[in-house]
Amino acid sequence: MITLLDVINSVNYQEARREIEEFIAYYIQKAKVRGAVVGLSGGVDSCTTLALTAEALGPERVIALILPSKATPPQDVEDAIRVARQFGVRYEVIDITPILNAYKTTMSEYDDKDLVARGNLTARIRMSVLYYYANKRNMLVIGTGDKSELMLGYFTKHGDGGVDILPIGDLYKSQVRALARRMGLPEDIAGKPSSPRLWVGQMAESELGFTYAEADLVLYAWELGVPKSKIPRQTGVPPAVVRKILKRVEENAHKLSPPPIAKLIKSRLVTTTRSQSAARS
Ligand SMILES: Nc1ncnc2c1ncn2[C@@H]1O[C@H](COP(=O)(O)OP(=O)(O)OC[C@H]2O[C@@H]([n+]3cccc(C(=O)O)c3)[C@H](O)[C@@H]2O)[C@@H](O)[C@H]1O
Ligand SMILES: Nc1ncnc2c1ncn2[C@@H]1O[C@H](COP(=O)(O)OP(=O)(O)OP(=O)(O)O)[C@@H](O)[C@H]1O
Ligand SMILES: [Mg+2]
Repeated sequence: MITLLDVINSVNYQEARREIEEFIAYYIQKAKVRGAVVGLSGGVDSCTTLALTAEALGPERVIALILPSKATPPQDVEDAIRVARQFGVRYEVIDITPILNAYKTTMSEYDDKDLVARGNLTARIRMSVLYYYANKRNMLVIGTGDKSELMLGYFTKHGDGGVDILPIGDLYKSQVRALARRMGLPEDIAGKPSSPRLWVGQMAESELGFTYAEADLVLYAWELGVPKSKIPRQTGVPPAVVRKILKRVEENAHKLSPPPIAKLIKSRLVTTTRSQSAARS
């Protein structure tokens, strides 16, 4: 039987912190940029990522952008500011409502009732703002996606998924919470129920239709190589929920790959050595 405690205890957090910070420092140096931009929501993922980035680079090389919309609870903005201050990182609060309104008044198809389409637009506006700052200041955009969200495809393609590096992308949500606690993040943030806040009242677990505890157990068992049919008995997660989780993983795999390129094979009249090897790969 695999328990959530097994998932949490499968990582040495002191080592993970060191490894992730080395990863961040390495990619910043490799890209020859001055520092890092982090979108800071006040949720556990972005707060933990900000803390790791500040420790890796020094807080003076990091900027946190707090980008509330009408769907953002004021408490989240306060939480984000508290964490930016705790780690000594400069921050800016930019209300993105006027940007969203510009789309609303410009696009004939705009529909306030389509919550997912509007929510994804919100996430993509944030991505554009983060990249503007990254361009302007010669910095990288640091992604905040955790392993559970990435595997489930529970993010907006080219929105919060549009980033340069993913420091916590190999830690399940329950493991991110454990790391957050060890890094001294306030408990109300480390334990804050997950929400994309793309519309008022949106909560991750109710939208997904299962809990992160269930997702982490199933994904961990799957990663260990437990056959699909044995995952329910090994984890205690009902078979219908296991199927739902693994279906999401399969259906959203496209979000983690670069767009497929139509490689011309039959219609190519001149074949070069380089195009031959590209076609094989
Ligand atoms: N097989 C395929 N191959 C290549 N591309 C494919 C595809 N199927 C769909 N697509 C494309 O992908 C699009 C759908 O993907 P996408 O635009 O992401 O949209 P979608 O997956 O429908 O929605 C995003 C979901 O992530 C959640 N989210 C978003 C942002 C943050 C967080 C969070 O946890 O904070 C969560 C949000 O609540 C929502 O449930 C389609 O419109 C299509 O363009
Ligand atoms: N109001 C916001 N201001 C700045 N960035 C935001 C805001 N809302 C979302 N983001 C960015 O989008 C990312 C995805 O949101 P998501 O909700 O998955 O992460 P989180 O809030 O940090 O943690 P959790 O998933 O537990 O809610 C955030 O980590 C952050 O980088
Ligand atoms: Mg959130």
